Amino acid sequence: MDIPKAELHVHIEGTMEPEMVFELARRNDVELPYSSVAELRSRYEFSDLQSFLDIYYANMAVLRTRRDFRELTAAYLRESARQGVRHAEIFFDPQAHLARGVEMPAIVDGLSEGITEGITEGAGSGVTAELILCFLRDQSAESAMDTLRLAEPFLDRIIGVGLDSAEVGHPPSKFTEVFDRARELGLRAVAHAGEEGPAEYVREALDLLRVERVDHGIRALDDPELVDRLRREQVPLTVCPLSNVRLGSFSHLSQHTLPRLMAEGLMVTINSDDPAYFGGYAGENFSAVREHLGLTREQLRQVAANSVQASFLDRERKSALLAEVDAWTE
Ligand code: HPA
Ligand SMILES: [Zn+2]
Repeated sequence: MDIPKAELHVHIEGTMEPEMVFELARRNDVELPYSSVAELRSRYEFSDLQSFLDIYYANMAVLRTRRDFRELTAAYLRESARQGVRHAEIFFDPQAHLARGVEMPAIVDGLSEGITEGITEGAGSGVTAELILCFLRDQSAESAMDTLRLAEPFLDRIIGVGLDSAEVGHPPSKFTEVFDRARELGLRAVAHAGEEGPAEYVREALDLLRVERVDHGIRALDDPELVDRLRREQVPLTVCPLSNVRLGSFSHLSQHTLPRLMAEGLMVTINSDDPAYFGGYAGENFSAVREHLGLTREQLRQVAANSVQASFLDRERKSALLAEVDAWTE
């Protein structure tokens, strides 16, 4: 579905299609424990977040050079622009790459060159993108602080910080200090919360990390008081429908609580999370939700408008994009 939209929840490493995993493995001389693309794809049966993360981090081993990050990002922008994405705020996980000896300049230069290349060679000159540095919450707060320090020379190309990886047992409170520091440096803040973790983590993300958006946030529905607050403050939730089904939060897309979140008056957006693993880019998530949850065209238009409003774009560009959403017809 090509309705104009912003994508606010996508991990660049999760956009690496199996074909690219093999191509980079060959180019970088990395041995893979699978013999074919088909075999790799057959492993994409997940039972929960951790079962996905295991294979997601393993596949990242093929990402080694600035060129790899550039090609990955350009490919993501080309495909998502075909599906109507007009602006993307892209997560990346530097700690996972630093651990393999890939240095911060190769990562950030590669990603930013990829944005430029994707826009000039395919996505189109009207498309924009920003980078959000995510801390891995299953690593220490000290490691997060070290990573932020390493990123300081590159802050002209990083719009904000986020928090991802294994959620349960790693509450937002663990990262209060590093988020304080990030805000002092002028960075925006978002965090994954309430994906598998409890509603309390959503509250902590808001109160302690002072995030401007909550990534996922689906477990907020367990807590009526929190729902009231999210409605009152119109906190954007970056919901990822296909991801939630593939990681077992819902048995089928038809069981997803997205319609309930909307009925509660929350500011919901629809995103792909890790499209190469979960079966669809942003437009495909919109189509799936329309088909299985019966969202009307006007509801989908509202969700697309929410994504523009919830983005870190300036007021002028938001107005221009909102006009595009308004004018959209199939
Ligand atoms: O959905 C996710 N949740 C947490 N960490 C992640 N890293 C990539 N995708 C995800
Ligand atoms: Zn995510």
